[in-house]
Amino acid sequence: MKDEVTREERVDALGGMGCKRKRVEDARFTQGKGNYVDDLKLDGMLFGDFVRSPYAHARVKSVDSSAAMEVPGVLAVLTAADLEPLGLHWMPTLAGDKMMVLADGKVLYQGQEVAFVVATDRYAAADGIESVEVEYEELPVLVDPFEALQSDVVLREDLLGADGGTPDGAHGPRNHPNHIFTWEAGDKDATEQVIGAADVVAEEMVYYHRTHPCPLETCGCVASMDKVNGKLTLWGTFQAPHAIRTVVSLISGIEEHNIRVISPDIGGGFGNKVGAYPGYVCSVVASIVTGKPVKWIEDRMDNLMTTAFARDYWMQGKIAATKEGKITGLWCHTTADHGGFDACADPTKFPAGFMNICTGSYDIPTAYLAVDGVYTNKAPGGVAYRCSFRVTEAAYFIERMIEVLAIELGMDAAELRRINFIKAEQFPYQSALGWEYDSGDYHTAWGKAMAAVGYDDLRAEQAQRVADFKAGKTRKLLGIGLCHFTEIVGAGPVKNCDILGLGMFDSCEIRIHPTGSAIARLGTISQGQGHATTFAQILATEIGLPADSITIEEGDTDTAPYGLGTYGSRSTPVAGAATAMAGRKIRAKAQMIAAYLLEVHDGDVEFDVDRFVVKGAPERFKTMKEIAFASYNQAIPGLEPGLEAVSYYDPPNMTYPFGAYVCVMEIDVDTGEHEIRQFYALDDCGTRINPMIIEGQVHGGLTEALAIAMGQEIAYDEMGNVKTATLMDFFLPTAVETPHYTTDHTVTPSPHHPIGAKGVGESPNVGGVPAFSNAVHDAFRAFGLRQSHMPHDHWRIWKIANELGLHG
Ligand code: PCD
Ligand SMILES: [Cu+]
Repeated sequence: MKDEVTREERVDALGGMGCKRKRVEDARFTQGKGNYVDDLKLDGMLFGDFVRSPYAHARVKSVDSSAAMEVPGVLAVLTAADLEPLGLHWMPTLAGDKMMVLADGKVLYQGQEVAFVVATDRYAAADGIESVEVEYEELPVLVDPFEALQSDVVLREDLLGADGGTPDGAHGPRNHPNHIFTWEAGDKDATEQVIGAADVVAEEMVYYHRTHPCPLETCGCVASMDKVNGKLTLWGTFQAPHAIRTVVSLISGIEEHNIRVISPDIGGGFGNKVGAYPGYVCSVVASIVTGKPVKWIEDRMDNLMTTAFARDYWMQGKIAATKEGKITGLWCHTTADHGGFDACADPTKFPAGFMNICTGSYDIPTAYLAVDGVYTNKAPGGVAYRCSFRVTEAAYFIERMIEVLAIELGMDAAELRRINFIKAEQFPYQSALGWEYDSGDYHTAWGKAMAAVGYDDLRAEQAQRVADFKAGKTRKLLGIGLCHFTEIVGAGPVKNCDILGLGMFDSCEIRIHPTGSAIARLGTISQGQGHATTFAQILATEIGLPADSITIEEGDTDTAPYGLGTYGSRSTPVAGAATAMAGRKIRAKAQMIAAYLLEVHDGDVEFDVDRFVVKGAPERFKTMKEIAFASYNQAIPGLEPGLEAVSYYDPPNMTYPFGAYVCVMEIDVDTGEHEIRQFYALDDCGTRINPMIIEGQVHGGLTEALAIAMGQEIAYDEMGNVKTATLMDFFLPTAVETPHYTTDHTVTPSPHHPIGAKGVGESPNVGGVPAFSNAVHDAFRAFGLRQSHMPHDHWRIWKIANELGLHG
């Protein structure tokens, strides 16, 4: 038996950063031991459910609940009239608008909440819903945002001025009753001048359709008002539990210390669970009214029809370049369809999110962006859905514009990208639309991707395929979908990012126990990302205790430090940084304890993996475990007992992960079917905490990108009926449709993040959608296709082929 383990073995024993540590949460998830909100069963718990509007736009003339109250098991029916005296019939949205909790005189979208039926169980509630009689008077429906801006049908009468005019909204002047805001970035005049004088200009309308995050677990909550102690406990599927507590306190008047919000295990969030829904408010009121805990859990149709959608951006673009292909200017006007209420989840100062990252990975000297938000008769929302704050929209826009410009120039699209990339030596890079990119090395990533897929050979094969097709030898085309994206994640610096006035910092609090194990609590909340695994790895490396002896806890506002939650891939950039910083505070105190125990000066010991060693005398050391114990059992002059630290971290900048993706797709011209032959994804998220979790994140994000690009859509008919409200119609890929992904990486650390890490969870969706869509477009490039709208389902692909005259 050897008496000394090697340094390498000590590093391995920690399970710290960079290792493929197995996900500690999976033991319970794979054995049915997860604890989701619907698993919660409390004594006397009631169930609440909604009467929903069948119409997309109608006046609500009356709501009669008398028959419903006769239904066995039904205990209460709440309407707007009941909530009005409490001031709870409307609630603020995260975007500075307000929305109805229950229909107040009218409804603005199909499925809107009209009344809340509270009963002994879900079945009785359903019977009660059937018996509520609502009298509607149908109104003209607006589903097209361009038409909405012309129409004299007023959707939001509550926002009309006394004179019938349109007073300013939360984001400035409005020029039409159905107009929400205009948001601009960049230099309009300079951009128009550049475009006017350019050798080549490509112009296109790029539409990113309406879709929905559709997490496996729908939204829900349990509200329990303890009237004796005046305490309200709210369990729910919240991606931002602290923010929810503050909002509930502000709108209900219950003091914040009397509210406890708990996010238990969450079955996927993807942006869907960031905002506040009428179900939360109604459950709280119902619990106060009945004195019983009240549960509300959506079914799949409720979730798809009424909770936060994503995208629905019409992006009109112009891109200018020299004959040689050097891009000189970019112009974009976006019409953003927000539905009946502006309930987007974006930082307050960014009503169109970070859409102004739409210059992408390219060094574009002049640019201009304007976004018009519009009300229509569709569900509210506008959440990220795996793309922090409109970044997928921006990336899709620029990556389509590049392809269209390549067609205009008669150039290879990979080469066009390469000659326009921001160069490694230009970082930190100031973009024309206002961002400072922290770090990047696009040429290296791109070169690696091109080599890995054998780009030149692919193009040669494609040319041969086109020749064969024209010669009648094949009916299949080959598409090579390229994408180089730049993400912007980690909102964000408090100076420019807040939600409802709450600065977007995040936090971590660590307690080391006497035996050298620990608990760390964070302001974020995992919904499947594996935070319990990865945050322990950051700490293991920072404080030298094994990851296996560190518990990570999130989601309980009574115990966790305040934080803004998990979305926008902000946990690693913000809470991950707080974790490292709190760890360093622990280490600083541990150093003083070690020095005392070793009877040397503080400066004479140094940290080494899991211990402090006397400099130059490696045999004299104290392990972190010994130090932890000493902090509790020795009186150390000048130091408080115990070993704890907390950090609230306000990042100096966001982080800018990036990636190079290539999708090789075979397309059957006669059936419109596609087959993904190869998908190569290179991601650079700076320092990698857990390569296995990153790979899982990339697989998941790419599969959601496949879904969106190739079939997923929230579609409406002209009456405002949702045509895709079930999983029969709303495409969710299974193992059958999901291709094999090849993942790869480069590492360009963030210069301002304490451990150099950037976010990654959203990247594969941001970069994946353009890669899939570009592959479809590229397959038909030789036959004259410029632009066609997603989702590229079989029927739409067949139609492209048909319109190009390829069916003979
Ligand atoms: N460098 C690095 C980065 C990262 N990482 C890892 O990875 C993950 C992720 O991260 P991030 O990126 O930071 O993120 P977060 O914040 O955490 O999360 C969030 C995201 O996440 C994603 N992913 C996921 N997964 C799952 N499973 N589930 C879910 O739900 C989800 N979601 C999605 C989304 S959509 Mo939004 O909300 O739309 O805004 S945003 C989002 C974690 O675990 C971490 O730790 C690592 O490792 N490294
Ligand atoms: Cu987004």
